[in-house]
Amino acid sequence: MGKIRIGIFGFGKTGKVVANEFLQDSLFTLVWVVRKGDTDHQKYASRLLGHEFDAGEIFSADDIDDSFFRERPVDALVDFSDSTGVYLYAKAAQAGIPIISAISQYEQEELEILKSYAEFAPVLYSPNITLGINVLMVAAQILQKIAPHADIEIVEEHFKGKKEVSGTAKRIANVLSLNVEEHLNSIRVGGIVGRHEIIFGMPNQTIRLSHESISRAAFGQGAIFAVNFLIGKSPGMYTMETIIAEMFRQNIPVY
Ligand SMILES: NC(=O)c1ccc[n+]([C@@H]2O[C@H](COP(=O)([O-])OP(=O)(O)OC[C@H]3O[C@@H](n4cnc5c(N)ncnc54)[C@H](O)[C@@H]3O)[C@@H](O)[C@H]2O)c1
Ligand SMILES: O=C(O)C1=N[C@H](C(=O)O)CCC1
Repeated sequence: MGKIRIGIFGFGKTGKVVANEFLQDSLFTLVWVVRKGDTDHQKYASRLLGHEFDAGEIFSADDIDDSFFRERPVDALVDFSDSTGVYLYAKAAQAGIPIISAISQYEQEELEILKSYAEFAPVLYSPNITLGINVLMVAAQILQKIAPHADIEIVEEHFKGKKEVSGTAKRIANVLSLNVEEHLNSIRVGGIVGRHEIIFGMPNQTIRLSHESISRAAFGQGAIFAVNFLIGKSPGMYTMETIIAEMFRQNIPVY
């Protein structure tokens, strides 16, 4: 079997590291990267990231026309741009290309557009694509059922420049039926890549579930996991959480 061809939207803090993870994995070939402006137009992401081969030709969002995806075929498209990236790959979705969106925050309208693509292609949406955070999210829901009277607080910590509240923390609040205004605590300091903690407080004991991404490479590894899962799947919406929940189900007989 040939290599899995990848296209990436976004070449910022995270997109660069994600591109590098795909470039380093022999199962994949990075075909192109789309970024917003025309910086480094038609240079190669591989060269910019220090490799000595040509891969991942860089295009601008303005280069996307009706023939872009036909002329530069890929087996999966990975989005680490921003919430507006979703408008650019309708043609790819209609052609059935699997889509992985890692955008942390969408407006409802953009989320509806992403969901509409699931009619034609398998679409995996994950505001936090690390394996670890999805394990934590499933474990927290199980723990809440075991200890339904525990007080629960969510703490999220990110780099100083992150303006919005963590989409992951909002998702955790949502699955645990917690009010975001009351139970979500945000900290912005220095260069923290991303840390989430769920604290279960009981009268005589405290349980803390925590996850920290210590390098953005964790997002690239999550994206690779997601691509491997999604290729060959039927059109529809998928999430990392449901994949992990299924793994919990299969691995419960540990005793
Ligand atoms: N799901 C996850 O696990 C995860 C992890 C990290 C970051 N993120 C999300 O990924 C996104 C990018 O994060 P970042 O830290 O790299 O941000 P960033 O601001 O450093 O980079 C954003 C990149 O996207 C490009 N871009 C913006 N709009 C675009 C468009 N319409 N088309 C093509 N490219 C466009 C910009 O040119 C830039 O290269 C954010 O939404 C962030 O929250 C998600
Ligand atoms: O902006 C980021 O970088 C991240 N954002 C996330 C969020 O908002 O939940 C998670 C991953 C990193």
